Amino acid sequence: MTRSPVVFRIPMRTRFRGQTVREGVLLHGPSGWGEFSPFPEYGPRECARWLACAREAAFEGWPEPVRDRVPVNATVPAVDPGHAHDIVRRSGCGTAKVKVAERGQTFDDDVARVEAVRDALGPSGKLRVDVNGAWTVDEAVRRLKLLDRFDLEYAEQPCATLDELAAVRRACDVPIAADESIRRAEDPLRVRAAEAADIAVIKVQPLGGVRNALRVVEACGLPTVVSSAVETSVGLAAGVALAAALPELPYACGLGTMSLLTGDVVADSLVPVGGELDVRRPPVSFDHLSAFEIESPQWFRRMQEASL
Ligand SMILES: O=C(O)CCC(=O)c1ccccc1C(=O)O
Ligand SMILES: [Mg+2]
Repeated sequence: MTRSPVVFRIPMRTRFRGQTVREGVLLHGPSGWGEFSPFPEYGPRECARWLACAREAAFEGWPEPVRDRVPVNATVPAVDPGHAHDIVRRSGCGTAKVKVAERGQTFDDDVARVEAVRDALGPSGKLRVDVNGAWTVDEAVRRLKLLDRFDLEYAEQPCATLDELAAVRRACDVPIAADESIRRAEDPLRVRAAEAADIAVIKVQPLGGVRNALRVVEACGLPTVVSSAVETSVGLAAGVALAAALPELPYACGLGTMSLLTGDVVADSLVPVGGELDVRRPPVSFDHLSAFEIESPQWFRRMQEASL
């Protein structure tokens, strides 16, 4: 039996990417549940790819996995150093990704947060930063050199444009990962041509599902970090399926984001144990979902506009 789509609204534990709640639609089909949860500012053209991901999950299913566990990083929002330390310790992960360059904060705040996270990880842990494109080339080169005293694994999207990323990459030793620069199928080829990055951050919803994302990874020819868009365990399962299907997975993935939400729509959430997620697809639990279900004609309209 196929169930009707359900709209959910889940408060976040701390503000992330300017958001305080995550909303979306859960779609059911013969293959299971899929999640359609584009961010509020995205228009129909972008949303079409997010919807393709949910439809693939519900109606097609995913390629066979080649591994049964996926290593993940702890994701540290732009919180104070003590809180950042706690998040990393509680996560059990040996890799952490720290948000820096938050609006309204200073570079000293970033340094203090990164220092606290290095302390929490110990010297053998891996520490990456995510700038979300906020720095100029000069700022990025100078600040990454300063932050590298805490031994950075890589810096995610230090600047907004490909040319800027390429300039930073030429001028400093910290490896560069492209995230916002990879949102459409043709983007990886541009990243590669510009020699703008060492690593590709790949998200299944914006790239139109697991199979499409696999093609993007192949075209890109760069080592890949699969990350979430802060999804419920239904959405995370698609990212896990991609990470599980990749021939090589040399870096921990950004799929340990369940702890950023205050609840989930499954009973047995995709949360890391010992820094790893099991490759599985937890079923929606109506007991859990009911706490977050909302009535929302707007979401159905959004889904319809994305299918035109
Ligand atoms: O990569 C992670 O650790 C978690 C995912 C993440 O950071 C993220 C989640 C939603 C929107 C943007 C981003 C981002 O990488 O900038
Ligand atoms: Mg990022």
